Amino acid sequence: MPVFAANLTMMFNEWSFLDRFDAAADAGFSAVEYLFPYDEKPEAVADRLTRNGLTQAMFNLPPGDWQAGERGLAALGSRFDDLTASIAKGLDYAEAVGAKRLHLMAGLADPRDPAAKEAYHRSVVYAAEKLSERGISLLLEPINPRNMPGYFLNNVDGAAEFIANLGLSNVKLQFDIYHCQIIHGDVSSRLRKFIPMTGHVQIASVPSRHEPDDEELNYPYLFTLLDELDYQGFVGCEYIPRGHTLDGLGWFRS
Ligand SMILES: O=C(O)[C@@H](O)C(=O)CO
Ligand SMILES: [Mg+2]
Repeated sequence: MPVFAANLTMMFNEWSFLDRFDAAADAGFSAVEYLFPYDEKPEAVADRLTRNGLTQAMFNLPPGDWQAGERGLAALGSRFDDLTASIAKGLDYAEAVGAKRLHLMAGLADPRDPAAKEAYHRSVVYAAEKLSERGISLLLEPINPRNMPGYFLNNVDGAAEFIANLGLSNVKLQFDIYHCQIIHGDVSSRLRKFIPMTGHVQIASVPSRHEPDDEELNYPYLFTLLDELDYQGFVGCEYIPRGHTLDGLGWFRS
């Protein structure tokens, strides 16, 4: 069975952010992930991880001004200086919490625009080098256009091709099964094809993005497939509980 990481941005919202670490550990998780830790001090996050014996599976590098609608800076050529600063900040947190994977969000830009493509390439190469100096993998995640309209990296096959062409050993695919099902379908054949370049997997039911125990996808089958494919990374539980987080953990316990 894969190692599951509770997503503390979506799950355990009944608790304050720092208390979610305790709640996840009490519920049986050995690892956690979240979008952004930047409202807390790195030492405070590290303390919760240590106290609870939790591993930090991954988190996202700062995405620009999220409240103002930004969804990453990598494809925005005019924001390269902000991007370099955001990588430095993310690396400070990664060092404090011992994270070995960081997700770089692409931003809102037309994927056919040559200037956006060039900016994205430059940003990814820059980030990959900075992260490799610390032994950290850089994750790139295709996101479906229904949840994030206008997002640059909106196609799993295209992202995989980009990573393969780049040929940098620490650049990996963040394979969010929820997004893949909405964008393309045919999830299991894509897992078979792309697992060697996958650094992180995420799950949720489709289409509701609730617990991975119902609706379009057969998760028990996909978990067995991940084992068959010898996937060694974490599986992030990036779903919005239907009710109380603890009441929705039947799939996890079984
Ligand atoms: O799937 C998602 O939405 C996340 O993994 C993310 O990083 C951006 O929201
Ligand atoms: Mg995701």
